[in-house]
Amino acid sequence: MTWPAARALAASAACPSKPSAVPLGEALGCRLAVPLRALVAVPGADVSAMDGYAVAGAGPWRVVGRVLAGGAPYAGELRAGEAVEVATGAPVPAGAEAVMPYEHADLSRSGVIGGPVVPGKHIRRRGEDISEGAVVLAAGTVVTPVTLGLAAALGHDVLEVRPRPGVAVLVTGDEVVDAGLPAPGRVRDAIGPFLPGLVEWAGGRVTGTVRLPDGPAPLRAALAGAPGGWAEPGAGTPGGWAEPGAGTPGGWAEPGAGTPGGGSQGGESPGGPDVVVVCGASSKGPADHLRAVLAELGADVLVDGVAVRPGHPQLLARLADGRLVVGLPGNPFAALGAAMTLLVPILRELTCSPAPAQTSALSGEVRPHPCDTRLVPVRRSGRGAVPVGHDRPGSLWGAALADALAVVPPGWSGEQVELIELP
Ligand SMILES: Nc1nc2c(c(=O)[nH]1)N[C@H]1C(S)=C(S)[C@@H](COP(=O)(O)OP(=O)(O)OC[C@H]3O[C@@H](n4cnc5c(N)ncnc54)[C@H](O)[C@@H]3O)O[C@H]1N2
Ligand code: MOO
Repeated sequence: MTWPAARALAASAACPSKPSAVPLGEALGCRLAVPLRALVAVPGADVSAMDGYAVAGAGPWRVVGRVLAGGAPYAGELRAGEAVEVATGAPVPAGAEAVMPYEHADLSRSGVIGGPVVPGKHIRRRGEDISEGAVVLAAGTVVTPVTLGLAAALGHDVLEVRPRPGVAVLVTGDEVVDAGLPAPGRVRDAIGPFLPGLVEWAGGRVTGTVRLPDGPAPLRAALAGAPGGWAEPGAGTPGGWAEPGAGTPGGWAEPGAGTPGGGSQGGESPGGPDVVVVCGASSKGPADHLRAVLAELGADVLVDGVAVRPGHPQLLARLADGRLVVGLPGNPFAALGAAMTLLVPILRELTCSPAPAQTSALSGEVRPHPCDTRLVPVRRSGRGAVPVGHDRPGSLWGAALADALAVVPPGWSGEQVELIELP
């Protein structure tokens, strides 16, 4: 399959998740499913912007009362020549024409003040910042910490959001270790560490990362597991394969220590992961069982290899229960390219947040492939996107230096290329 076709197919394989109402505290990182409206005006009443005196008419003014924020408002209407002491945020009495800050007030004799006032000054009128019913953020906006504050100010207790898709990660390979200096013949897992941030950036959440030994049985068990957790092969004990780090070095831990399916929290898809990412086991070696296991499970294989360098053994399938399986090649840069091709478009589609298309001139040497698309790590600059090098499939060095991947079509010659933004 061509690279553009694979990317488009990945997006079309996902259906946007259903909106759900979640408490504010759980909406962070989700996308708004509907526009955010002001349920109340801000400010909600005519209030003072300063600690001082609300006055009516010309001075001097007789001080006839005091209103603190949160206290009872002044009962009557302020008449010319009267003043009420007000705190910042407290409602000003009806009839007040301005607020004079304490530091401008001249308290000449007991209970009477003088001083300069500018009509309307230091009174925040009801709805002056935001009128009731106003749309302040569009549907699709990412809920940031500031969004939560704004939503609260506007009277919201829950937000209608697209739940963040859950992604379970399975890292395969007997040679892969999670910590320390890899011994000869071992490699540090370089894919598991980048996936949570990448997934988060694309609108999802990694519900668990699990190390699997090579062999069809653990992979089969992990993929066949109930959406909320994985079954131990044979033993039937609920639980799961352990989180990286929980097990014996270089090996895999006993079931029970981890639950990669995770429980769903607010703002996340209920009922377990929507997507399972398998790292490694995608190729044709004796330890590469992904395709055979998917066939045994009756999965519908949607993408079986892509004409792209690096990352050609990547794979996309749908399990019988609807979960999508993304197979990333074991070489880490190939895995990143494949994740940008298949996983990111799926997550963006699930959260209704398509990436804006970008093109750029390419400034520097690239060797287009005769038949395959190339993904080339680049840095943007004033003279176009500059390839940063260090882009062998087994190394993330170039991608770590880059801010985008340039998409170089087969046989390309020209100037402009598409850029895929990296997190
Ligand atoms: N006969 C063929 N052999 C290979 C082909 C092919 O088409 N025909 N494709 C090559 C390409 S390209 C890639 S990429 C790899 C993909 O292999 P797998 O997905 O099966 O992955 P492994 O064989 O397990 O590992 C490949 C390589 O990557 C290292 N690795 C694995 N997992 C990790 C990890 N989490 N972090 C860091 N490095 C990892 C592993 O040690 C191997 O060196 O297949 C080629 N072979
Ligand atoms: O996926 Mo491989 O090069 O394409 O490393």
